[in-house]
Amino acid sequence: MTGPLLSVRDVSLSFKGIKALTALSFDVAEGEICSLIGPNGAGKSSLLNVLNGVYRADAGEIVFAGERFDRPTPIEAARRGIGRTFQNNALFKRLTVLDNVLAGLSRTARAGLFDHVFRTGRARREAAAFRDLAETAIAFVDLQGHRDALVGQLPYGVQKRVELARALVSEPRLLLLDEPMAGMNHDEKAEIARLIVDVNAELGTTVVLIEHDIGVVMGLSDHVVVLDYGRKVGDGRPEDVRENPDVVAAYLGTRH
Ligand SMILES: Nc1ncnc2c1ncn2[C@@H]1O[C@H](COP(=O)(O)OP(=O)(O)OP(=O)(O)O)[C@@H](O)[C@H]1O
Repeated sequence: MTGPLLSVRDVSLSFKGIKALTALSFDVAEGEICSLIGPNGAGKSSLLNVLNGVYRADAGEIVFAGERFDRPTPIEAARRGIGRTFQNNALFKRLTVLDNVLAGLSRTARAGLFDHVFRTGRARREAAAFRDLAETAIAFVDLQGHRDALVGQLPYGVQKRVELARALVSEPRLLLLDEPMAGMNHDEKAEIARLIVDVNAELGTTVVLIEHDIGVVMGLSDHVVVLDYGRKVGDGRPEDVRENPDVVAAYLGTRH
């Protein structure tokens, strides 16, 4: 494939008159770690929600892996290879780690209700393949020791790793992470940052993440896109973006 893996072109989104995104355009190259930064309410989560089909943009287009992708549903986005974690983790607290990770495959399942009720060969083969994928994802985030634990009984930092495994299990080509380090202490953040680098380097997954900790962003990212009031105010390498006066203004609050 030539060209970027993801192209966001002139995307706008509003909620009853509130402009969450205004004519936003940027590209993400295959294999990079791209961070979205900006003050609260800048439109970062809204953008992720557009990219994986939770929200529908009012205008503009999205091109993913060379195909236009303007009004996807979340299921279609997952099938095309876009995985996602959420700001407030959406895990099933009363299920085990393994079952939560398996839930990440429900959108890619091909065997239907008939296959499962009658335990057809197709259903059995799919269940075995899914189990292998789940075990691999659990091992990748180093959670084998917690495989059968109930998620609600695990510390928050471990739950965030479960969420990452659930997003990874479908082997996404693009992984969208909404504040994967929110609420973590320094050591927990460093651990998640290392995992994100491993996912990117070892699995070749392109990553777009939202993060508020500028130190983490600068150390982790190949590319940074800065939003402010739904508009792009910076786009480039971390060291370039840091010097950009509009970015400094957005962060120091001189325009707020
Ligand atoms: N479902 C919604 N209904 C109404 N307004 C919304 C909705 N989602 C987002 N908004 C508004 O859109 C704007 C952008 O919000 P968004 O959550 O995307 O920002 P953000 O950059 O992710 O913020 P934060 O860093 O606080 O998570 C805000 O003004 C917000 O209030």
